[in-house]
Formats: sequence, structure tokens, C-alpha cells
Amino acid sequence: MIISSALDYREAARRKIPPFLFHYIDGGAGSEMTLRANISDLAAIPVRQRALRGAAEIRLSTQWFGQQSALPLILGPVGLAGMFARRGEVQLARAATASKIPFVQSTVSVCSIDEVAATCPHSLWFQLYVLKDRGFMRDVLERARGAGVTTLVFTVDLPTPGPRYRDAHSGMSGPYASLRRLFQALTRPGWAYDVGVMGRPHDLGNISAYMGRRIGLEDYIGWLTANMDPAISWPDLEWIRDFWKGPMIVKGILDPEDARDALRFGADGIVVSNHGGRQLDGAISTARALPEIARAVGDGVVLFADSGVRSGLDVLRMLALGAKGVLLGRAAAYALAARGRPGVENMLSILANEMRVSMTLTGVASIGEIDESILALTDIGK
Ligand SMILES: Cc1cc2nc3c(=O)[nH]c(=O)nc-3n(C[C@H](O)[C@H](O)[C@H](O)COP(=O)(O)O)c2cc1C
Repeated sequence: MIISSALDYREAARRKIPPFLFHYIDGGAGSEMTLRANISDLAAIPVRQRALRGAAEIRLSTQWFGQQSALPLILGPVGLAGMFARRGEVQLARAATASKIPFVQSTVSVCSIDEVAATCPHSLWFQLYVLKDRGFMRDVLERARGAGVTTLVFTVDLPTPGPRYRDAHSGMSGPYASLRRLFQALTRPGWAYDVGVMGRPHDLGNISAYMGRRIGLEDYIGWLTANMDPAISWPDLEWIRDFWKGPMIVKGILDPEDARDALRFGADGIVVSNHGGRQLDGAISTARALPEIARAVGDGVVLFADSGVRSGLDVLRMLALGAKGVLLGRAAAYALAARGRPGVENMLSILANEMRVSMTLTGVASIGEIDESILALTDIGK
């Protein structure tokens, strides 16, 4: 099929991978109001078209915590990526390295940190969930440090998994799930050979390494549910701040008060995010939440954002609303599922080209120049 936009990879992924995996990527919590609002609120923000601003050379590079990035983009953490494509996390890390941007490896990745770091030592970030098993948290942080991870992304919006209706219907969970997954795999022979056969082992590499036994896909939801810790609050986490000496980013902030708490906790960065609409259905979209949080934290932390970004123009909008960098979730997951590492690199170059065009037409030549003055302000930006 012809791919001309990042969103084309969604359809390409749908054709390539079994439905239970496609819906796991594509779906959100509850009736998916927040998932839809992330996309529609962001896309509805009008930008100011300017004329003859003389932006001959557009520069897309930026830096955070002294680390250079060729684009204001980060491949965000996506659990189970190693099921979307063969050893998917390694492919994502390689695509990020080739594109000179960071990759954030999820706690619940198929490949272990060591497997990813060995193939791709450049600018590896690691995402950690808040878990009941503090022994696991400490073990995985030590592994991350030992593997050369530069930056920790600490996700705080999953004290309990959001209800994902689609997963029960698709076979990701629900009755006869493994049988349904097996039948679906037979309808996608390319994926079945490439990932199902050649992409083994299919376990959660970081967790298996700690437990000393295989934690497979069938244990995934159970392990996640049993290990999330809804009782936790900021003071319980101080040991992590003490332990991790490098930059630490708190991911999953949607409220200005929580942003101030994260600041007091010692976060170097915050990701304004509702987990791509996968947690609290009815939560505010990131585009709406971002400006107020930007005002609340000022220059005290590096502000990142995600949820709903599907084009280079969307990236520009997030930057104009106050973010200094943007994480990609589904945009990268679709591209990986559809075409592996080359797909992810191509998707990134599509976004980069769209950014160049949008910056030219809004009259800005570098990432540092982007602010709310490029928006034709609506109530979202106020
Ligand atoms: C399939 C999938 C798995 C995800 N797994 C994780 C994860 O393991 N850790 C995490 O912090 N966020 C996870 N997220 C959330 C993303 O990092 C990101 O916040 C979200 O996808 C952004 O929204 P977008 O997909 O609309 O870009 C996941 C998202 C998706 C789509």
C-alpha cells in the first residue's frame, strides 16, 4: 500500500499483524472519549500562516539535559513492542539511533535492557512503572544503570490498569484468549513466521530476568494488575530520586498541582500525558492540559508532551503550547508493526518533512523560536 503520512501506517499495521495486537495498540480506555479527544483537540488548533518571513534554513535539532537530538521527538515507551515486529524494541532503538533521537524502553518490553543496549548503546532511556515489588524496581534500575541508560522516565499514571473493552473483544484478554490469538495468527502468516516463530522468546525480558523464570504474554495482564501499586504516593518514591543520579522525567502528569508535586519531588522533566487515552476515559486531552501546566511549572523543568500526535504539524502545535519535546506512542507502534525499523525511520522522516513545511509557513526557522505566537489562538491556547 502507498504510505504518504504517518497515519497510513495505521492501516498498514492493521493488515499486517493479528487483530488482537492491532487493537491492543489502537485502543484506549472505556468508550475511548479521551483517545479521540487527544487527536481531535490537537488537530483543531489553528496555526497562523505567515508570508515572506525569509526562513531559508529550517533547523529541527534541539537538546535536553545536555543531550543533542536531531528532532524534537522521542520514541516513547510502548509495552510489548517485541510482539509487533521481530525483536521490536531492538528495531525501535536502531531506528532512533539512525534518526539521532532517543528511544525510551518500556518496563514491559519483550527484549531486556541488556539486549537493547548491546545493539544500540546510543541515547537509551528507560521507563519504569511504580510497582509493589520494590525489589524488582531496584533490580531493573541497577540493570538500566549498568547498561548505560542515560535518562529515567518514571510513569505515574498507571497505579491500576484502565479498562480496555477492546482487549476483551479482540482476544488480547477475555474468554478463550489464547485460542483466539492462535486462530488470528494463522490469518497473518507473514507475522506468524517473522514474529511468532523467528521472534522468540516471547516473554517480558526485564521481568523474566528478575524472576528467574519466563513471564510470557499470557501472564502479562495478570502480572501488571497484581503488581501495580495504587497505595503509593510521592514520599514513597524518594529512594528512586536518591538512587537515580541522571535526569529523571515523570510521565503521566495532567494536572498543574501534580506538576508542582513532581517538581518538589525533584523531577528534571515532566511528560504531560494521559497515556494516549488508555487510562482514565473522560480525562482532559493533553492539548487542553498543556498550556496551564506550562504556566504552572515555568522554566523549573523540561516539559514534554504526548498523546494524539499524528503529524509534523501536531508536533509543532505541542511545542507551541509549551512542550520542549514530544513523545510518539502509536505513530511509532503502527510503523514498527507495519514495516519494522525502516517503517519507523520513514515515519520519522515524514514527520520531519511536515515540520519543515509547517515551520516555513508559520515563519519560524528553529525549534527554539516556536511558541504560542505561531497559533491563531483558540480557547485551547488561552
Ligand atoms: C500499545 C501501547 C503500549 C504502551 N505502553 C506503555 C508503557 O509500557 N509505558 C508507558 O509509560 N507508556 C506506555 N504507553 C503510552 C505511551 O508511552 C504514550 O504515552 C501514548 O501512546 C501517547 O499517545 P499516542 O499513542 O496517541 O501518541 C503505551 C501506549 C501504547 C499505544
